[in-house]
Amino acid sequence: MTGRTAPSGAWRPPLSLDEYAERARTRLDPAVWDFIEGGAGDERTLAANRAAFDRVRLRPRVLTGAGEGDPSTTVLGRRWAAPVAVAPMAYHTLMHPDGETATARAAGAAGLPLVVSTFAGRSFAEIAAVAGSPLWLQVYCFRDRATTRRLVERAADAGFEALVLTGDTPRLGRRLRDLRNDFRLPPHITPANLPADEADYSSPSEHGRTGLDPSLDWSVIAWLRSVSPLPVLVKGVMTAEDARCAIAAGADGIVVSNHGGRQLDGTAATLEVLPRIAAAVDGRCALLLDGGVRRGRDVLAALALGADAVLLGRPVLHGLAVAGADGAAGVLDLVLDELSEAMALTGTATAAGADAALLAGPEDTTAVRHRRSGAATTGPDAALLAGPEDTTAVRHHPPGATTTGLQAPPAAGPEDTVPAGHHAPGAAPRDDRRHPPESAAGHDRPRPPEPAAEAAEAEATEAAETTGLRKADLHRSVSDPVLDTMNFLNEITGRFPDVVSFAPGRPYEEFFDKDEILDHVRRYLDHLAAGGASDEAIRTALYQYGPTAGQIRGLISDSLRADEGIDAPPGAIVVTVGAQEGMLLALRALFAGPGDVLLVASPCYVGITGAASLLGVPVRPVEERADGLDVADVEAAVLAERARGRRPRAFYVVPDHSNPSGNTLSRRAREELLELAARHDLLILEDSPYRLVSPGAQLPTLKAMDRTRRVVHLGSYAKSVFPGARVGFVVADQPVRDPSGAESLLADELAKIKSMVTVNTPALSQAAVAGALLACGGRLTERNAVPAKHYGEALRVTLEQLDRHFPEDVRDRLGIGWNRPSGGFFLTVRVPFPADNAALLRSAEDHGVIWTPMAYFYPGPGGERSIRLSFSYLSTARIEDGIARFAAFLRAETERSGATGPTPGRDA
Ligand SMILES: Cc1cc2nc3c(=O)[nH]c(=O)nc-3n(C[C@H](O)[C@H](O)[C@H](O)COP(=O)(O)O)c2cc1C
Repeated sequence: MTGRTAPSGAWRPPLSLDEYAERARTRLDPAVWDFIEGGAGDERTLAANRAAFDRVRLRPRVLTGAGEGDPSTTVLGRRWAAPVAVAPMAYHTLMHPDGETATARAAGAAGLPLVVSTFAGRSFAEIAAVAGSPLWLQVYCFRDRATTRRLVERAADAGFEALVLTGDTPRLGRRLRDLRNDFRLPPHITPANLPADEADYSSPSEHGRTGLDPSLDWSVIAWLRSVSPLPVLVKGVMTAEDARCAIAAGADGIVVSNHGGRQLDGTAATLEVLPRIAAAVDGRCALLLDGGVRRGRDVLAALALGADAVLLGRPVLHGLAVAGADGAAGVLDLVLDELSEAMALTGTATAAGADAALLAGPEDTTAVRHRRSGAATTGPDAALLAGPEDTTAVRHHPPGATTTGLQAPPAAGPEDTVPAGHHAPGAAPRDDRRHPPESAAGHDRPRPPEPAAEAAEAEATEAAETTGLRKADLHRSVSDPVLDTMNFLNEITGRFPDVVSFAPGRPYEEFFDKDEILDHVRRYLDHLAAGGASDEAIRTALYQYGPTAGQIRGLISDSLRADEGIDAPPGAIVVTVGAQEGMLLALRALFAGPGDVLLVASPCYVGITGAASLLGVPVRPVEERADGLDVADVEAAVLAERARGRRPRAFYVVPDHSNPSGNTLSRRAREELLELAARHDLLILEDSPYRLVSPGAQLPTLKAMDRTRRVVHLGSYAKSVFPGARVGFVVADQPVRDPSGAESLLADELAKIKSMVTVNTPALSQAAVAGALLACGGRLTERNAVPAKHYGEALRVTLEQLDRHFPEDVRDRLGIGWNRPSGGFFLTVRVPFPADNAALLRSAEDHGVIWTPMAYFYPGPGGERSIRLSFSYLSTARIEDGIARFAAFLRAETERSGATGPTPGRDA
């Protein structure tokens, strides 16, 4: 969970969700407040939802040895950080201009899914571009099915993972507050994923009346399956009968919901009907609940009564209204903290372990406790809930104990390999063993179509031939938004090949000579021969598997001493496939337990956050300030993580000309950082690939200043020799002691891991790099004097052109600014509008220039109004042309967004 960064400025997060609500109320237009807050009719159901949670009494348990508790859970085959997701709610843009993109960032930072409403104010692509956790689409089915189909397809294209069909809204409930206020949406608030000119959306109730299909029946699930391969959940189920119908119709999940009291007033609270529905579902599909969840302990109560997870509604909107993405993140963090607290104090070790034994009942005040399980018979609400169904045994389904994933029935058969989307319209649900024929009996709604055995068999045969994999079943790192955002950038580059691109962080190609590689390899072979190696030994060195830790460590060690003042013996070095492998090895070795957390300077190079994501290492960003990193912020993050019971294990930083910001740590800050590392038993992962290709004298590396072996230095020859070699290295001279007292170096341990990753770095690549090192006597600074001058010149021209197009008074008026790095490949431009994918597309289409949204580099929220410009790959003539185009784009976009003047907040 990475969204816990305290926002800059004096903003103090509220201590409860009710406080968030109160702050939101004072910020919002009263009619907008009424729109989100209100319910239907007399708002009795609205009140009942909360009251039901208020009546729950939990049973504290002592000395259970349960520890902190692990709230994570699996729903539809995906791991969630906790059994909480964000409920679908229309128009987050009413709360904050960033709308659903802010919510997606917050949800991603917390590791929780977001259900995006049909009436989202931001496009699916924009939301997906920033999301860090699963996205689901809430579907309203329109009279015009083509519109609904397009909506679903667009969401699937954007990588959404499930559909949540809202079934309780054949029309909108009578919301008296909106009627009194004659509530209309402001003109700029529109549904970004629906056709703009085909309907008037300004009155939600009016549009609901004319647009929504009032005559849906259960066959709509088969229809959804026919247009999309995504799993389908049904939202709005409030009775056991409807739960059975949903299962019979093939639903993969059910959301017990009364729409937050906004539809039929006078229905029961969702928590009240949950046990009966849980008994009817009996683990056959995922079971979620929303309505009135306002505290972490409410989540636990819902789990105890049979839910697998809950959706959180209005509080997320409150957070957005209070502080955008930070506010929404604050709300989610608060709920998760409260949930952890409730788990710890009730002795609940895992979310799956939450069951009815958590609930205090009459037996807690009398001498005898008759039943330990059976939610409807132990909770205080049991009497309230008594109905005909209670005369049959109500079997409590402990969440997670059976199948919450849709593809994990106990006995898998061939039909289970059929991707959900392969159903023909009206065909049978995938697994009819989950839908016994009697389960749909006794209700007066249209029955779902009967299973068509032959069709299912034919599909199973087809599936056996072409087995598809579901992304939802793969590790979550493959859905990391970083990968998708980079794809977006590549896609744009492909679509607009003639643009001037300030996007790639690549070296300038004019410095590469294709024949030089051969000279390098030859030189290395000669070097081996001169050192006494026989022809056979040289042949083996080049053609065979090589030593895992690398065969050019001696040369690297000499070069580091000559060039960088780093005194590392060859044995403390591991040669890696790029610095990227170094990161992976270092993280794998150092991060041993779930409480270990990696701090990163943020914005942050995506290679490290990507590696952390692969390995499941939690990341805590430490925000850089406008002028770079403040070591006091690192210390604050260390202390905050400690206070949460986590161990800050290492801090990743690019101290010189950072990618992406371009900032450099001062000598003083380097000293402070090393002192801090010693004080807090923290390791520093130093990554500094740009210093040897930057003009002028460089500050010493952290490793060169490291007297207490706190620094693990990640080296790369990508910029100083050439990236195609993919050669990097790690200096890891930390002693490691085993229980017998034997000592090794961290480098030895990294080499062990490497033996299971890449075995050894290709000998040919090592030879090419070694030859380059030999050619310059290990002094890469000398070898790179010309490139460093070029990059310095490219930086100077970029800054000069920015200054020319935006003299100081103009940039102040427009609210545009940039930093002035002393080297490296990048600089940061601050802009007064959202620099997102949509803006990037306009920049490419209308102005022929592309760049990288800085938000890509923020592990949590942030960077929405910043751009990374990379100047390394371009000639100075292209830079001049490109900055002219970029300036035209900045002016047009500033005008378009109506923004002038400095933007408040973290990017200002
Ligand atoms: C302002 C607002 C807009 C909503 N929009 C939708 C929607 O578009 N689709 C939907 O299925 N539910 C919608 N809901 C209902 C929520 O998904 C959810 O059922 C409800 O808010 C949960 O109750 P809670 O707010 O008490 O947590 C909306 C709720 C609110 C407050």
